[in-house]
Amino acid sequence: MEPVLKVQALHKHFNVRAGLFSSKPFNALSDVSFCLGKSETLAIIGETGSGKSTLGKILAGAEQSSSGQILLNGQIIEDDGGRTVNSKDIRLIFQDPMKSLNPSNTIGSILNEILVLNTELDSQARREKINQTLLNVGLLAEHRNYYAHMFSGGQIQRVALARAIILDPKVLVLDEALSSLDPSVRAQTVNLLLRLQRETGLSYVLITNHLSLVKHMSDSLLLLHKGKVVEYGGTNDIFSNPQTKLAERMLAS
Ligand SMILES: Nc1ncnc2c1ncn2[C@@H]1O[C@H](COP(=O)(O)OP(=O)(O)OP(=O)(O)O)[C@@H](O)[C@H]1O
Repeated sequence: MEPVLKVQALHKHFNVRAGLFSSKPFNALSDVSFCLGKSETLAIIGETGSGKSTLGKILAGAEQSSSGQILLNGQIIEDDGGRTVNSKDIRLIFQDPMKSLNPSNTIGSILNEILVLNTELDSQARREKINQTLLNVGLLAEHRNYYAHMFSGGQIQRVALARAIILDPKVLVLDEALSSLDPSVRAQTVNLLLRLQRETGLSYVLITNHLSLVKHMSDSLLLLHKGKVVEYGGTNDIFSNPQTKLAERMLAS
């Protein structure tokens, strides 16, 4: 079956300052390739600075690659350093969603604006879509009238999830999105994500070094080191038979 997401030979370099008047390229990602199927989860792990967030941002279109391709359901959406299709089908959720929610707007108006900008739905249909999305993430329709500061940490992550799924994307990139939650709230959020995946066929790219989450949620695992893929395969296979010393060390920690 065609993968939902296919990444081929992705490269990213940043120009970093090398002297007073000169810069040199720094390779943040080199030759990164992987596939992700419908309803599957790929975990991306790696030491700090290995390129995980850069990869997540490129997938979601928040950063451009330098070369390589990204295909979504067989269609090229990023080619050789440029986004060819402005797809809403890959959405990104960060660790601290509060930062990206406008504090002076209610959650309802934030969600409504996304629908106004991206769909043809009339106001009644938008209202229903917002209510349904809030219910899908375990919130109440009344929460549409709340401001971001009125939610708890776990609830605000659900708001971020509602915002990410309201346009029915195919892939969610979760960049350390569960890391700051306390264990019981994290467990509830994981169950919510797994339920959504079962019900909607969503695929997840889970960026985390939280090994119990990796084991519990992911089907496949990709280990980045200095921007390069050093292990890629089934999660259980890599945990039981790591091929590199780095994977051995990281997965034992
Ligand atoms: N805009 C930028 N300009 C220059 N270098 C950058 C930029 N963004 C990231 N980098 C560099 O690219 C490398 C990869 O960064 P990235 O944030 O993707 O790593 P990471 O694996 O997500 O790290 P962490 O786990 O600490 O979040 C780092 O060396 C970082 O300093």
